[in-house]
Parts: sequence; structure tokens; C-alpha cells
Amino acid sequence: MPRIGTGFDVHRIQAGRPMVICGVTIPCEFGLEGHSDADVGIHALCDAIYGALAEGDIGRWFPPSEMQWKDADSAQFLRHATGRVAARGGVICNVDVTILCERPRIGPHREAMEARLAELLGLPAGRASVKATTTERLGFTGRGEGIAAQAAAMLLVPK
Ligand SMILES: Nc1ccn([C@@H]2O[C@H](COP(=O)(O)O)[C@@H](O)[C@H]2O)c(=O)n1
Ligand SMILES: C[C@@]1(CO)OP(=O)(O)OP(=O)(O)OC[C@H]1O
Repeated sequence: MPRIGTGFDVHRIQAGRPMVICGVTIPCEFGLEGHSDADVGIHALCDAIYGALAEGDIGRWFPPSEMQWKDADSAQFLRHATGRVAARGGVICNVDVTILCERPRIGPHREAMEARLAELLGLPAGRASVKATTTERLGFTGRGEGIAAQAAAMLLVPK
């Protein structure tokens, strides 16, 4: 049956950390705070996939209280979510991620992010989409206090 899931995540800006979004480290004068590498795009996408499966959220599988996930590469979280789909005999049809921030500009890195997500998901090119929007300088993203991401995932799962 078709199953759809959505995800949303926010991380606070933090100086002195790398900026990793959708599996790609991009040049930026600040990074994101988090227990892991704080890849806000991948976290939202994991929640979309877990949500489509009704298997909880990323914190269920990778609790922030566990030191083994400190500074972890979020690619492993996405591999796990993808593995859960396979374990249920399902496939991922397509995913779509939107990053909400004024800076950094996502456009120059969009194709690299899509390629990396497709690789991690085991999808052909064109099935993983990354988009970006500002919030017109409104709210916490607009003030540059944090970055938000939302995601959707479409699956086909036997039941
Ligand atoms: N961090 C961002 C934000 C936006 N973009 C690109 O700019 C376009 C216009 O943004 P608006 O918020 O004014 O709609 C948007 O469609 C993105 O293509 C970006 O690259 N990085
Ligand atoms: C990714 C995890 C891993 O402990 O921690 P964070 O990097 O803090 O990310 P967040 O999206 O706040 O929470 C989910 C956690 O599972």
C-alpha cells in the first residue's frame, strides 16, 4: 500500500561547527548545534520515512541521551531508516526536502545534496529532491538563529 510521511526539524546556529545539510558539508561561517552532526535535512527526512512506516521518530532509534551518537554522521541514521523500509519489504518512491534559512544559500549545493540523498537512499537520480526557501527574514530562521527543514517521503509497503 502507498504510505506517506512528513518530517520537520530545527537546529540552532552555532559558530565553530561544520555546516552539514543533506549529507553535504558546505562552506559557511557557522554550523549547527546538535548531539549529532546536526544535519537538519537528513533528520527531517528520517522522520518522514519513520513516519510513513509508523515506526516513531529519529529519537526513538537514536536517543540524544546516548553518547554513541555524539557528533555522529547523520548518514547512518538515513541508512537505518532506509533499512527499515527494506525490512518491511517496501520501497521508497521519492522524497522531497525543503530547507528554511536565509543563509547559507542552498541553490549552489542543491544538486550535490540530491545526489548524496539518492545515494544514501539507494534511489535513482531524480527521486530525491532538495529545495530551499527563506522566511522573508521573519521568525527564528529569518533572524538567523536557527535552520529548519521539512520533508516528505512516499513509500510502497506490502502492509
Ligand atoms: N537559503 C536559501 C533560500 C532560498 N534559496 C533560493 O532562493 C529562492 C527564493 O527564495 P525565497 O525565500 O525568496 O522564495 C528559492 O526558491 C531558492 O531557490 C536558496 O538557494 N537558499
Ligand atoms: C539525531 C539525534 C541523535 O541523538 O540528535 P541531534 O543531533 O540533537 O538531532 P535532533 O534532531 O535534535 O534529535 C534527534 C536525535 O536522534
